[in-house]
Amino acid sequence: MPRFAGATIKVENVDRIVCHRSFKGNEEYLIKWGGQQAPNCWPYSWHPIYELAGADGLNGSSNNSCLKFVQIYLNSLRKRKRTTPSNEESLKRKNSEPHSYRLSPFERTEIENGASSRASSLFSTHSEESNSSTDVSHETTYNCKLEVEGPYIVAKASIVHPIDTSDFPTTAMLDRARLSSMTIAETKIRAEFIRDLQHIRGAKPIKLVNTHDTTSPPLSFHFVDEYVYGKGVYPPDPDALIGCKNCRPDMGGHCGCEYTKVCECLEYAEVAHAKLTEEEELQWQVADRNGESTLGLPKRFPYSKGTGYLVQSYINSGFPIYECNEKCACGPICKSRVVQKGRHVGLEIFKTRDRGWGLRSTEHLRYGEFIDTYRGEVITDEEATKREDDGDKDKESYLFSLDKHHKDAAYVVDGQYFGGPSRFINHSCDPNCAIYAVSYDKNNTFIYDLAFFAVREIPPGQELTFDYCAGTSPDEFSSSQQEIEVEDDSIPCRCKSANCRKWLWK
Ligand SMILES: C[S@@+](CC[C@H](N)C(=O)[O-])C[C@H]1O[C@@H](n2cnc3c(N)ncnc32)[C@H](O)[C@@H]1O
Repeated sequence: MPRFAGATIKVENVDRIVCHRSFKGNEEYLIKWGGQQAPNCWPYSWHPIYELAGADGLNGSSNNSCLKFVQIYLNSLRKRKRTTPSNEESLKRKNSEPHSYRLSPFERTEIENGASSRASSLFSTHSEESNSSTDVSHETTYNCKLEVEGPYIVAKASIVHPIDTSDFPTTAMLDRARLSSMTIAETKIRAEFIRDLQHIRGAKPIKLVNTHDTTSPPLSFHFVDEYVYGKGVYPPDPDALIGCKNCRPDMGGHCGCEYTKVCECLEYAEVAHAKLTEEEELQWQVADRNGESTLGLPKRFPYSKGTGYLVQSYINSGFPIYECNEKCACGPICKSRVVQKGRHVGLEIFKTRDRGWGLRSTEHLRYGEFIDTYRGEVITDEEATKREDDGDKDKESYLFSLDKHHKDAAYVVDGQYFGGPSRFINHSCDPNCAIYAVSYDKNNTFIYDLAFFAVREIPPGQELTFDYCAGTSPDEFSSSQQEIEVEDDSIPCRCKSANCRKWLWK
């Protein structure tokens, strides 16, 4: 079976991009095909960038464009260091004197037969690109051009001779790639990321800003508004939802729930200890010890009436927030509904100097103001451990445990491949935001929202940060770098705050 029909490349057939070059005014990318190989199909072929992105970007929706492969390749090209002496050597030679390249028997035959200039040849002499100032004179480069045959693009087996591609891309190919433009690809990658970003729900747009370089956040990541439930995870059952019945929309000057002793949604909410009688305090202590209901005791509403900002007691205690839900009798204007109404602040994903991408707000945020939720795939603890073990130790971590109510076997939210803008929030040991558990179903202790709130006044443009290890007791962290037991996956913290603990993870 040919791998692709017409000029549309099927993303599932692509294994990876191995190299690129400027060719006849185009940016071309060398695809290594994956999947089952047909006998007449060559495993590598060069393609102009528009074939990979889809013509005019129309085909380039996040799910079917091959740009994510191009992005991975370009990132690896940036990272690849020319450290070996032979690499350095070949680089110097290329720039200073004609480079003599050892031809394989097949290349020699092709050149002797004059076949190298045919469009369908696998190799062409570099003179095809003679108008480029980045030429590597006399170098023979790989140029597998496939032919169109009816609706298919195929390699002619008769002219394809096996060559050793085990060391692809060769040093010469990479040296040439480094000197070739990647501007069109980078522009298309950025456009594709922004296209995906525009689908995200929220009252104000989210922008992408990069004043450091030409890279974009990974296209392997997709924006989602809701959790994506993984294998083995029980999604919340809407039929199991219970609302408050004793509250009314016109209570409390039309703010829905008013009486904390009767609102069933506040059954497990933070108790207002100052308002407890001695007897109630004892009642609470027993209930708290046994994990029993505290219905009837005075609680605290999580949000201020009018502003909707998280109140100080919740900010300080980190107590779970219980919001009303669609089954509640209080109606949509109820003051116990903030996070469920979604993001209302404008945000900017921006490139930091030394911590990858970060997030900041385009407007002033008030103390206690809701920013956004953390979204991603909800996976089992087992799956999260597997992903951690499989991953590169230096790679970013986007795992967030839903362990507010269960220390063991809690679900985990993974924001690596799916998530919202808040997955770009970096850590600081002196943060301006904090994350809180927000539940709409008081009886479901496994799945709840993770919501970011400002815990300071935050001027527009200041990077948003939170403490990745909030809740870790100070004894577990040593303030002195020497005393810390550095583990394999320890990442140095670059928050630069005066009280920096030096390491990201314990
Ligand atoms: C949830 S991601 C944050 C977004 C990330 N910067 C990106 O570009 O996608 C967490 C990762 O960001 C990096 N990071 C966040 N805060 C950092 C800090 N204070 N110092 C060093 N690296 C940090 C680490 O690589 C960490 O694993």
